[in-house]
Amino acid sequence: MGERGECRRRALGVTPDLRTPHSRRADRGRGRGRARPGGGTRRLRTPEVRPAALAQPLAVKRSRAANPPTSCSHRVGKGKAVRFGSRVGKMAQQPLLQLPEFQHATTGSLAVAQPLNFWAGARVPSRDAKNSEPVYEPATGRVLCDLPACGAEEVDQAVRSAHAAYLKWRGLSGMERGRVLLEAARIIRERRDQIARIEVVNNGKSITEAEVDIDIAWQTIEYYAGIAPTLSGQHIQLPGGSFAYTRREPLGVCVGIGAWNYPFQIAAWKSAPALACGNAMVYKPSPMAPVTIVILAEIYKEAGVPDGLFNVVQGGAETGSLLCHHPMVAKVSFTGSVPTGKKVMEMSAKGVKQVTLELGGKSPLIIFKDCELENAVKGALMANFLTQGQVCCNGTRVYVQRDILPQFLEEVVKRTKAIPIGDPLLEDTRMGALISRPQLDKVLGFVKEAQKQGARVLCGGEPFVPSDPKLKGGYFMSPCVLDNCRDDMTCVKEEIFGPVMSVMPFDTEEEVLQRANNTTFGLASGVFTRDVARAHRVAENLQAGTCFINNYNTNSVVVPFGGYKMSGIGKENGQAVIEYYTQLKTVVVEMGDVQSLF
Ligand SMILES: NC(=O)C1=CN([C@@H]2O[C@H](COP(=O)(O)OP(=O)(O)OC[C@H]3O[C@@H](n4cnc5c(N)ncnc54)[C@H](O)[C@@H]3O)[C@@H](O)[C@H]2O)C=CC1
Repeated sequence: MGERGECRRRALGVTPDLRTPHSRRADRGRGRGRARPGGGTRRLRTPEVRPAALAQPLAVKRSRAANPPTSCSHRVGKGKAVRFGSRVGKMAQQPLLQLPEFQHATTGSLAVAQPLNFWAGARVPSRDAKNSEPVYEPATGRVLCDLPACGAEEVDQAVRSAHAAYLKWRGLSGMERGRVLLEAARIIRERRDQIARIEVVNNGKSITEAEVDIDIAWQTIEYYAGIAPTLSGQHIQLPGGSFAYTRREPLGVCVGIGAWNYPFQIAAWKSAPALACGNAMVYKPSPMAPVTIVILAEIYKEAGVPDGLFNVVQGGAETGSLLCHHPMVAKVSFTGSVPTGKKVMEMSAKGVKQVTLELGGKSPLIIFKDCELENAVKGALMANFLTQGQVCCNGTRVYVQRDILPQFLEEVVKRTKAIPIGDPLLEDTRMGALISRPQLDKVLGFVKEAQKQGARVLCGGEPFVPSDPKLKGGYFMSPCVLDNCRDDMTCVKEEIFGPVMSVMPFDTEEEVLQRANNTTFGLASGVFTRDVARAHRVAENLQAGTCFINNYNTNSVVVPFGGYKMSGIGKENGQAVIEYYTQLKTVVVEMGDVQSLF
């Protein structure tokens, strides 16, 4: 892997320091069950007191069809519907990754015929194929499958199966839960290449990035497997020898609702801490990227979670809303746009459910003239062009101190023009396709609007048609750098969610801080400078949940991530997330006699 690939890998969290001795051991096939996750003091239950479903958590269990599949339809080409019934019925419960079409997924070849819902430990075909939407392959524009949405009855079944599993799972020690999660992490690591290929076909991002996403997914699960045995409360002394203690308890059935830009990774970010804390989860992916989540469900099952502990319901707004309203759901963790996040919060409030909201952003990246310019340029590219610019925490408002603006622009434009765009499954590709035709049109519309408002396009911002004929219908565009931008322009104020960098000059620290904070968003921020005091002063004064100093998008599973202001509520990753998937019970113990006032 070249310097840029290595840089991207580091920036995305797969750094040598993250590949701890434990994970390196595991890579050599010796990691299984060997981790000594930090300092748990609970005693292991003896096998005979374990719930039956978990008697052999590490064994590969044979799938059972809880609901024998009936039939549904899918398309193999634009508009061509094909019925399938008994053949798929037989295949339906074979893990997806074992099916030949999934083993050899290439651009333009995959047709998804299998049910993508999963609850009670099995894939479940949809009842109502009428209410379905096409799912596209972004690199070709082909229809991958038709996705029926789950209705009220299906959502109810999934939630009830989650609740039944939760009652078993919460009784396990953290050590036991951690052991099952470690096995899930091992399986993902083993099948990483295949999962990444399917992610690329469904999402359009480059294989290099998708591989990192899957690595981050198993690292997340491994990390929370280690944290599970450390969950503990506090002992508080009271007068007269009395005392109180606190217990950190799970919430129950948690709902995860995900966006389409990091389908597998977002599901891991939500499910790993939820399950580690003793909860069950019903997960609804975005209907635009529904395929790989069911693979995660199959892997959890294979690792030994009780049937129903991790479930997948497919669908869009209506299915999501059914989940938010379901009375047996204790918490909703949502990743998506601000407008939908507000609705999720409103719906959850009716049942006084906890929410975590990971929403959009329009993050500032501030580059001072005393920076290491080469690093600042690389940082700006990493801040803008990962996943075709469809990243919530991207630093899309790039403020460059006036003195170095010309050199910065020259270098950033040169490198942006050199980004290889094309078939996302090719190793050399660094920019794949945007998620959908409407998203591509929306992003191109932002560029046009920016030009109308006075911005200058220094490069890109055009539809891109790769030479490979099979990619002609794909949703590609050339990455764009905009100069001459002002804070009041639409491209600077609104989240574009595409490969468009807006660059603006600034003069003083005070001025740039005021401008950087002048937004309703507050997800992330970045600063490049060699002045250590300035770096920390700027970090302190930026109103954002994360500030990167002298790099950008170096998110890691061990570091909390979440937004300020309208970019969200709560955190994902790191130890902080434990607060969001548990509740604290206080137990007060009287050691003397009751002193009654009555
Ligand atoms: N802060 C973060 O961690 C991240 C934030 N995002 C944000 O997500 C957005 C892009 O993702 P999209 O999928 O287009 O967002 P979206 O808000 O349209 O959809 C997100 C999810 O919510 C579901 N949904 C839609 N309406 C719903 C409703 N009424 N009730 C319940 N669920 C509903 C969708 O089906 C999807 O699964 C961007 O704004 C981006 O910034 C994306 C990734 C990470």
